[in-house]
Amino acid sequence: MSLHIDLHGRLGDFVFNFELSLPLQGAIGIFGPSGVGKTSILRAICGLERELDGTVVLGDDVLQDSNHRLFVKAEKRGIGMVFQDSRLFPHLTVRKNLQLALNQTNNPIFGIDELARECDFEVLLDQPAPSLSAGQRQRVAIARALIAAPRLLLMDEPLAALDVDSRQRILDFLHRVSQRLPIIFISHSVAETLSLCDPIVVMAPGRVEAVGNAQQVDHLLPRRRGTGTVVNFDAERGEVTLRLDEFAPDFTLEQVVGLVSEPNWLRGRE
Ligand SMILES: Nc1ncnc2c1ncn2[C@@H]1O[C@H](COP(=O)(O)OP(=O)(O)OP(=O)(O)O)[C@@H](O)[C@H]1O
Repeated sequence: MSLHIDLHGRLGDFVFNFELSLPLQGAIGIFGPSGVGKTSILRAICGLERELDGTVVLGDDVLQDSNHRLFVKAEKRGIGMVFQDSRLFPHLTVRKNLQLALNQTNNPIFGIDELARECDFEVLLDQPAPSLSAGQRQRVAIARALIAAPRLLLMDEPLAALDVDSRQRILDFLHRVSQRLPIIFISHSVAETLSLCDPIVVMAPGRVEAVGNAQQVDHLLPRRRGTGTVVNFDAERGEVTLRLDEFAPDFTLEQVVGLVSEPNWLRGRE
């Protein structure tokens, strides 16, 4: 199955001129700084964004063709979507949320118990949805998207609410899932994207900047390591001042960063 997208137009003041054609196989990453249009493109693929003009073709199915006033509704596209803050039906238990999604397909590829085991929420199956933490809700949302047996799964920062262990577990699971159905995956984490996705689509504002494997797009990905010099250390106030010798990542105020005093510790780690 292949995906062809040619979308242009504006969302507010933001201009899109987005063209992408690629075979859908395995997990495809979309990477780019905040605000370049990643979420909008996923929304357009699954039929939630009507403001952009052009064409979206999935396999043999034309999902959008603005010249012919064709726009297939989201629920008819057979595409699953997991957002960063996916919601569940609050009046239902986890199991009933999943059952509802299961009822929408004639050819399920996963069962409820299998997904609950893979995504590690078996003990939550009979809990009411509102009692779940953000990370638990996110794992159930991934299962819910899969249980409807989509032909393509779109994921927008799906692991953001998860702790490190669950993140690795779900990444391993998604890797196996991607061998059965294609996934398009957005993450701000270079490590997550590289570990799951090939190829990676790197976006510049409103357009594709490059498509390629990790090696081919490496020069466009943010640097994750560098060296610095401690220029001041005030133990009483708990303040360290660093001069970064090689590069300056986009630190934000109040961001918590880790410092490693033994560089060997970093080898092989993110
Ligand atoms: N419905 C809309 N109306 C007006 N502007 C919009 C609309 N949807 C998106 N935009 C604008 O389009 C641009 C791209 O937004 P989008 O959320 O797609 O980027 P993103 O790359 O996913 O960002 P982030 O990584 O922060 O989630 C932003 O400038 C945003 O304000």
